[in-house]
Parts: sequence; C-alpha cells; structure tokens
Amino acid sequence: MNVKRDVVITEVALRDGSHAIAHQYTVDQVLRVAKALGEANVPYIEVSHGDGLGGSSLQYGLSHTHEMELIEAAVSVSGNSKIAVLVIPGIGTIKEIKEAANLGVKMARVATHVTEADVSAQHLAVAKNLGLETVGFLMMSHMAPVDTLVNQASLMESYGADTVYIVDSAGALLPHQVAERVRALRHSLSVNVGFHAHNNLSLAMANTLAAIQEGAQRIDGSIRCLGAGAGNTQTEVLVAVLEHMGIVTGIDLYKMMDTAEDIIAPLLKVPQEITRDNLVLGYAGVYSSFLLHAQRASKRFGVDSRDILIELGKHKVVGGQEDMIVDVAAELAQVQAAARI
Ligand SMILES: C[C@H](O)CC(=O)C(=O)O
Ligand SMILES: [Mn+2]
Repeated sequence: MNVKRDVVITEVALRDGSHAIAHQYTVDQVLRVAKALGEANVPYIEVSHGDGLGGSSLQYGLSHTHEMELIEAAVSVSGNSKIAVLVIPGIGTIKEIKEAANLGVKMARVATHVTEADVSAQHLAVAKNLGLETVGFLMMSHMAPVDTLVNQASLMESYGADTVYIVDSAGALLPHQVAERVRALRHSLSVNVGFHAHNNLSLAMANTLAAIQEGAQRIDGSIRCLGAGAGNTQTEVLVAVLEHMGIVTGIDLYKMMDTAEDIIAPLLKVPQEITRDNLVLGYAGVYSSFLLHAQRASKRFGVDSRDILIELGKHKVVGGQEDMIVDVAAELAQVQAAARI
C-alpha cells in the first residue's frame, strides 16, 4: 500500500529486541514477526544481532541463529516493507554490509558513539555505493553537548548519510533535551533527522513526541516495547497517539495490536517493564544493552546489579566496553568484602 507518511517509523524489535532475548531469535520467529509487520505496512524493519552485524561473539552474546539467515527470512516475507540492518564499524565490516545488500536489505544504519562519527565514513560510503539508503546513528547522545552533537551529525551528513539519528541509548534524556537536540540538528543539517528512544525513565513516548514536534521525520519504535533495557517507544502505542494528533504513519493500528498480542507477547520470558535495573540504566546514563551483562556479573560476583550500573555510569563507559562490566563488578566485590572485614 502506497501512502504518504508524515513520520517514517523503523521497527526495531528484531534488532534492538534481540538484546532483550539474549540474541536467541529463530528463523521461525523472524518469519512470523516480519510477515505480520509487513502486513501492517510498517515501512522499515530492522533485523540484525542486537549489537548490529557481526555482533555474535562472547563479548556481545552469541546469536542462536546466524543473522544472515534471519535477514534472508525477513526479506522473503516482508512484502512492501524494507529490511534494514544496523552496523557498528569495527564489530561489523564492509563484507557483512555487502552480504546483507545481496540478500535484499535496503537500508544500512551505521552506528557510532556520539563523539566518534569519523569512524562511520567508510561504512556509509560503501552502503551508499551499494545503492542502500543510509543512516548515521549517534549512540549515547546524552553524553555530548549539543554543539558536539551537531558537529558529529554534520560529519555523518558529509559522509553521505540520508538521515542522522539522535540515539538515546541509555534512555537518559529528558523531553526538553531531546527538543533542543532535534532543533539544533534540523537547523544545521539538510538531511532528515531521526530519533531513537529507550524507556528506562518512562520517557520514550514523551521524548519521541518532543522530537516529532521539533521536526524529526524518522522515528524508531519497538512493538510491545521489545528492546534493550525497558525497551523503546512502543510502536503500536505511538501509531495510535500519532493518529490522534493527525500525523500519518501509514501503519495499520489493529494489525500492530494483534501482532503485539499474539506474536510478540508469547516470545517474552518476562514482560518489558521498568524494573529497578532498567530504571537505574536511565538514571545513571548507562547503555541499555548492558543490562543482561550487568545482571550476569551481579550473580557471578554477588554484587547488587544497581551498584554495578551506577559505577559504570560514573566511569562513563560506552558501547563496546562490555568487558568493563566484569572488571567493575570484580572491583566492587573486593571493595565490599574489604568493608565487611
Ligand atoms: C548497538 C545498540 O544497541 C544500538 C542502539 O539501539 C542504541 O544505542 O540504543
Ligand atoms: Mn537502542
């Protein structure tokens, strides 16, 4: 169905949601989810390991099924919806972008830490040459002042990004901070501005609306909130809210609600909630995908997972430093044991 969309939504449950289920998606699950999202007329569906192409590893978590099999499955059933992939340079390589493009992927989102846009140049250029739509994805955007964010976004634009995203990886931004960031990018860039929220402080919807009100044209959502930490902006809820605001997404609300209830909910071992650990992710400004790693370290070293997350926040640890979680937990265990003597 061809419809003019005011806001273009990328559904991320099959990528960001992979963090929440420890990267255990099966081909059968992806087939069911991607088919249903296609029937609901979702414009873009992102499929990859939670940490992007090439993420399956001991450091980030081993996938149940190779992501190229999942991508191929999604492409085969998604109808008019386009399949997107995420890639973090250094974790994913040019080779994987080419492989994904050969499988029929239409959009590549190149993600870097908010101060490291320069490492996206090569990956964006390759994706563009392959004819893919390109997105620059500035993770942990709460960690940089607005002028730095603008500089980094401009770099991504100069490398060929068709859209640059402000990514609130920790779910730490407040609505007025999102508004000022989107406003600044809209003022300085000629390309689209996007926003990706996490719901750790229960602000994903408010932040997303603030972004849209400031002119963000691309928005991420995850159906049933299936994303890292407390998940992302809940797609089906966003579709309903935007419909009330007269903003056209082109997505079928009833089909999304049914998919959330009948296909996604049964996948979840526990509902996506703002648990105390998720709340601390937002409160301490920690990368949402660190959640399961910190919980594992908590069990291993007998340290409260909240203490680990708060400490990681103080260290200003960023994506790619997952090994620091174990270091921090081990150190805390030592300090706490010494304090007990
Ligand atoms: C690789 C990360 O999970 C990307 C993302 O969704 C975020 O930073 O948030
Ligand atoms: Mn995310």
